[in-house]
Amino acid sequence: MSSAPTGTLAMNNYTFPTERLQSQLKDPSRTPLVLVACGSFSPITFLHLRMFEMAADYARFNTNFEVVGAYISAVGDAYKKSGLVKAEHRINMCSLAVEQSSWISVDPWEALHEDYLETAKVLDHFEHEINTVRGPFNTPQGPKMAKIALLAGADLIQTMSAPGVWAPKDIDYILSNFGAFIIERGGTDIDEALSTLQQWKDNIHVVQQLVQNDISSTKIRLFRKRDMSIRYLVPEPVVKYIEEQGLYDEDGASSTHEAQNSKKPGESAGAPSQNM
Ligand SMILES: Nc1ncnc2c1ncn2[C@@H]1O[C@H](COP(=O)(O)OP(=O)(O)OP(=O)(O)O)[C@@H](O)[C@H]1O
Ligand SMILES: NC(=O)c1ccc[n+]([C@@H]2O[C@H](COP(=O)(O)O)[C@@H](O)[C@H]2O)c1
Repeated sequence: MSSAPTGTLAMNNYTFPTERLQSQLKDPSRTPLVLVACGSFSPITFLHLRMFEMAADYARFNTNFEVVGAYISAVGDAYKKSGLVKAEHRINMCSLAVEQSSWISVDPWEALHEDYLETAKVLDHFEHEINTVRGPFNTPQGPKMAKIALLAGADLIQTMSAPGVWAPKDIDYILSNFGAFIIERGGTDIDEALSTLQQWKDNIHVVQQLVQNDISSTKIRLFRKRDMSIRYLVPEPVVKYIEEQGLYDEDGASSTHEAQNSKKPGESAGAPSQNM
């Protein structure tokens, strides 16, 4: 039986997910904050999930924001990046990954578009759904609009200094109107990444990784290609989904191993078998 979430992904049956959005502020003196992580998620890893927890802790201890919800927005199929499996699979994997979370949602809106959508437009969509359609958060001091912020790794913010990747007007729009929570990432010099973004520094929050973790989707794809275990690097239901759908496994080698050695999905082919 497939572990894929049921339901067809299509714009005509799309509704913005609000079930995991907190209805009220716990501390009305704070400003509501919604974190939006944009990326490929091919596949989603434990590090992607940790990013939300790290940013929430950072916001609680270092800012006057209260996180009232968070979203994963995966790029659509028009984003031509190597290793990208179909948006439907990536959305299914993200949905399986957040099953145990009470506050992280997956919004398929961006991925449902045939054309590539710039991140500025994606953030506008969240702003509209949360602050216009849903409306402000009521507090004894009056209604408060939620702050929508981009949650990203240091490598993504670094691309903002690379010529030709982002339109300068989009950088200004995103960093002036939304802002960003940036998770440090090994291999990226954060000071260098931020050096050209100083005019928006008050709107950029840098979150330290206290436990260095450098899981990447690239490594997961590579492990799959080499028929190596990906277990405990991505959530178990995602491991199962990848196995069942034969994703990132060009020659189907690991599914064959699984059948021959009675391994559980995602386990190393070198691990001992129960029936041996
Ligand atoms: N190890 C990591 N540390 C900090 N941020 C990360 C890490 N892995 C991913 N991110 C961030 O997660 C977001 C979505 O990432 P993305 O889907 O591109 O994952 P990735 O692992 O970098 O992918 P790929 O390996 O395919 O390039 C991006 O903002 C990226 O910077
Ligand atoms: N011009 C833009 O809006 C722009 C440019 C580069 C990357 N991005 C976004 O950054 C994210 C990058 O993801 P990857 O690291 O997986 O390539 C994606 O969500 C992508 O849409 C946006």
